[in-house]
Amino acid sequence: MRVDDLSLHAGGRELQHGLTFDVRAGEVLAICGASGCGKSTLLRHMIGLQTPRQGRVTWVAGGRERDVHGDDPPRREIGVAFQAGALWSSMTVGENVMLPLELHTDLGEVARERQARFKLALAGLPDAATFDAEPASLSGGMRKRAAIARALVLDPPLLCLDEPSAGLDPLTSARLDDLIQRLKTDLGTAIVLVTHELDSLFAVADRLLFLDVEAHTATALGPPAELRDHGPEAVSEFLTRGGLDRRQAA
Ligand SMILES: Nc1ncnc2c1ncn2[C@@H]1O[C@H](COP(=O)(O)OP(=O)(O)OP(=O)(O)O)[C@@H](O)[C@H]1O
Repeated sequence: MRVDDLSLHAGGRELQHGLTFDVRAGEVLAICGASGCGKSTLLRHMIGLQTPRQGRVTWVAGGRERDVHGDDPPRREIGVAFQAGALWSSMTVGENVMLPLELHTDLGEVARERQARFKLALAGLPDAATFDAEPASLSGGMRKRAAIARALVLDPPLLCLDEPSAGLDPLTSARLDDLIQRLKTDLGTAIVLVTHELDSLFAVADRLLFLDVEAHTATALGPPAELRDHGPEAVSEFLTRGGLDRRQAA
């Protein structure tokens, strides 16, 4: 994915401008910055949910370029799990995970169920009973995993995760990091990860994009350890002290 000169606005004010970067095949790209700098807004622009006033987001694959906000957006190619998990409460977990297969494929019921159970197991929910459970009966960590299973069910080459470990205990959060690593190494999935968690960031991210809340633009892009040791002061301070490293605070 290529992002060119993108501006982000919310409630009539500019959050960010001049955002230019790419997401490479098979990498984990973390998006960081202070609360309110526009990380979730950027994610919504990258998946085509919000249209930019300025700039472009392009899906580049197989020698073709498609505008994410154009007539033929890459919907099947991008899996998304939002901050709150966002499972449909009127459906069972299994029905939630099978939904994209119903909407986007011709697979029959048996194949859909097999695929959904496989993705639930991959996301760390192998218990057969989980498939028929109501989302409300699951723990917060399990709901996040189910949402990731749904985001993965179409085998997208890109997965976008908005604060997957927010509100989770340290162990569950570390398990999510393992899952992200496995998706990257076993499936070759590229992952864009919005996170505040330093442990998680250093464990899984190949590169980090830092959105500065005061400069209203990205002030760093590179490997986390490199930016911590040699990046701009605000970035290195964020990566050293974090301020929002909830796992250490807990
Ligand atoms: N639809 C909207 N209308 C008005 N303001 C909005 C809207 N969406 C977001 N904002 C504002 O835009 C700013 C950026 O929001 P966003 O959720 O993208 O930030 P963030 O960096 O992801 O923050 P956090 O780390 O706290 O989740 C916030 O001040 C938010 O209140």
